[in-house]
Amino acid sequence: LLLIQVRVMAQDIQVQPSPRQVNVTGKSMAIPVAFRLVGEQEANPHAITLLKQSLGDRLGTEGFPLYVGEKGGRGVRGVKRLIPDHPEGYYLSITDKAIMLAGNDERGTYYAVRTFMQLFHEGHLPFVEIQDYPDVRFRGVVEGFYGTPWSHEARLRQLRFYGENKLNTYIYGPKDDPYHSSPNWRKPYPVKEAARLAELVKVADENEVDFVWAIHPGLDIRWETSDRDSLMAKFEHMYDLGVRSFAVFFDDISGEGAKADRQVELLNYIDDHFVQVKPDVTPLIVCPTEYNKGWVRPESGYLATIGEKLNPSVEVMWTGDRVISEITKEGVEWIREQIKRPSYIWWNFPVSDYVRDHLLLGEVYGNGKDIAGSISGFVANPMEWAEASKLAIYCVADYTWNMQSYDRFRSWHRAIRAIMPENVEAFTVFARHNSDLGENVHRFRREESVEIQPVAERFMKGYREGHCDERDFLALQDEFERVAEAADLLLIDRENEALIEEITPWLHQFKILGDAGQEVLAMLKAGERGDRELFLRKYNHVKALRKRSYELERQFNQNPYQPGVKTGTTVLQPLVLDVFTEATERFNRQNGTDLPLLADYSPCKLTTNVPQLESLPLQVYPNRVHLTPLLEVVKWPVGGYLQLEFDDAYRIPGTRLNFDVKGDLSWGVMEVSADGETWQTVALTRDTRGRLNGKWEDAPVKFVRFTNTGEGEQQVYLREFYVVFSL
Ligand SMILES: CNC(=O)C[C@@H]1[C@H](O)[C@H](O)[C@@H](CO)N1CCCc1ccc(F)cc1
Repeated sequence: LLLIQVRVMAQDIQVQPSPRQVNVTGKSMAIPVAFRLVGEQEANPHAITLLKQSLGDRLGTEGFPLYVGEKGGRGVRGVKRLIPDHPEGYYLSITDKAIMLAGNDERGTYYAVRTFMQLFHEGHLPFVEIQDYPDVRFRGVVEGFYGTPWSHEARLRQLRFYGENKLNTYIYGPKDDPYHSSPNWRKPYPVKEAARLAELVKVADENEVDFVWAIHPGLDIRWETSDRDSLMAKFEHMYDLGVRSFAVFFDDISGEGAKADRQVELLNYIDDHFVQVKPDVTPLIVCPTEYNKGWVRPESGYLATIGEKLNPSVEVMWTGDRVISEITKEGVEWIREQIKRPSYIWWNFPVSDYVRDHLLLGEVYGNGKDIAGSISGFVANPMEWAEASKLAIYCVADYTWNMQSYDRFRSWHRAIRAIMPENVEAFTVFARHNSDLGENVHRFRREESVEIQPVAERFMKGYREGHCDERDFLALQDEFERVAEAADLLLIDRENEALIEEITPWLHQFKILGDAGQEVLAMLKAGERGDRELFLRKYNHVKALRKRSYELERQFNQNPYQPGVKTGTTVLQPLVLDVFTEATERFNRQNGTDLPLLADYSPCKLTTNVPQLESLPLQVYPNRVHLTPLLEVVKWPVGGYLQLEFDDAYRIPGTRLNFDVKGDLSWGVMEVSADGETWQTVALTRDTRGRLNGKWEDAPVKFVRFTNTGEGEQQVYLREFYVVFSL
């Protein structure tokens, strides 16, 4: 056995997540050509399988001794007191005499093997002793978002990713799965879906991940034994599919289903008659209706009821001080008091179902490093883009395993290397500028474009004051070049096709941004040099890029909430617009021209002969245009019309108006036209709230108008008027 004395330092030990205690002797050895495996019969079979996969035919009955097993097993008898006495803890040692992979429990052995697999470096094994265990008991992901649930293939890839990164929990709870929530939570899964779930459970087991199946009955549950029996029957059905971990979600509901004492009665029943009687079911998890501090109504006594009456063995989830929030020590200690147990954190990041046009690829930061003592679990609610969510999930794995050593940048950078090993630089540039959410209902924001932001700010300030700092100019130009390069490199990347498929719309948008940034800087330079011809060329190119960006927004990622494709919204996009506006205004002043600014571009224009509507601003989204509501009464004369003219011909899948008038609107008519000459009437139907809805799905049109064709002037309130348009 050739002992190569290659010096190995502690930091060379690249193990993910970072282990708690690592001792290196500085020496190493060549990887033995053969290993003699001791303990195969008793050790966790999933750990053995993994070992065989990684050592392949080196594993046999002859060769370098490799002991593997749980505390108490024959193979690891000698190191019993070295194994950390914590769930999932393990002891690993590599010496010139033997290799020891000893778990405090079955999962610990599995994790010892996972760590061992990461120690193979360029053909040699470091002599090392590791004692390791996780800070947080339950670590992983809750697929709990609104929107398109992950695909079966995406879930399989996720489970393997969790196995690699020592995450042990996947909670299945997609809000839009009708068998998880209403109306079919009472029904068993159809055969095909059931078979898929059974496969997920199997792959989860192989990766030492608890597959938790969650039910969301609160929207229509009746507090009678029939519904209780339905729920128990559904859990039995899932148990038969192999599920051994269960959750009940009571979030985002109101009315009957939200009553704490009823919920507690049901949960205790499930705990007493299902979880505690079956030999191999993990603790029940509940997501409470009051699941964040912002929604707690002390007078309701909801949390007090949970704290006092819910069986102590039931885990209670919590999203923090608000729906979307950073998890602080103060916050988890507060909730621990209320529910009389550690909380099981449901972290609403990188979920983006309230900012669906954004990707959240930034660092995981803001959560306390001192919260482990007050929580029992920490699961992240991800984006509907499974592969793209892996960036944040990888960092959560790091953070929850070993909080004290967690480093937000190092972890994020290693996540990128793990997910896109052949395009680390390009994906770093892309992720750097796709991390903030923009304005949103939860007012939750993330850092974005951190490195270039001060350069952009300083440059723009200087430019406005009349000087253009050359160094900053070049730095900005370089960044926009990197943006364009990154987009093209990633668009042709084949190492993770599922990821590229998810982010392709954003990559196209990113390319346009990179080009527009370079061109708008060139335009600025042309303006400074008084080169009119070049200025106009660049001006037209930027306008064209802007239009392409709009068209991209209308073509991809269409959804009823935040359709479209946003990228670089916090620093780079505003910079392009600011430079364009300033340079164009300067050009217009110097040349007496009136070149329109970018902001003027809009796919929709309003014309009207109703005086009060003349200057009404339009809220234009990628595929929806809203009239700004008016609070005062609008006097709508006979023949008065309001017309929207689009820049292209579109179908109108939906239009809605609400004038808040009691009677019917027989005096008004809605019409569409392709050419502004011939018009067709759109039938409007009144809904339960008195709103008039219509749609036009025949030949695409460019005009939509509403006219008072009645006998007299009408008085209305313009509560709501919008038109959804799509190519
Ligand atoms: C722990 N459970 C949740 O977090 C429930 C939901 C979903 O999981 C969703 O993914 C997440 C973030 O958008 N939560 C938002 C809640 C929205 C909401 C906002 C205002 C409301 F009035 C109602 C619901």
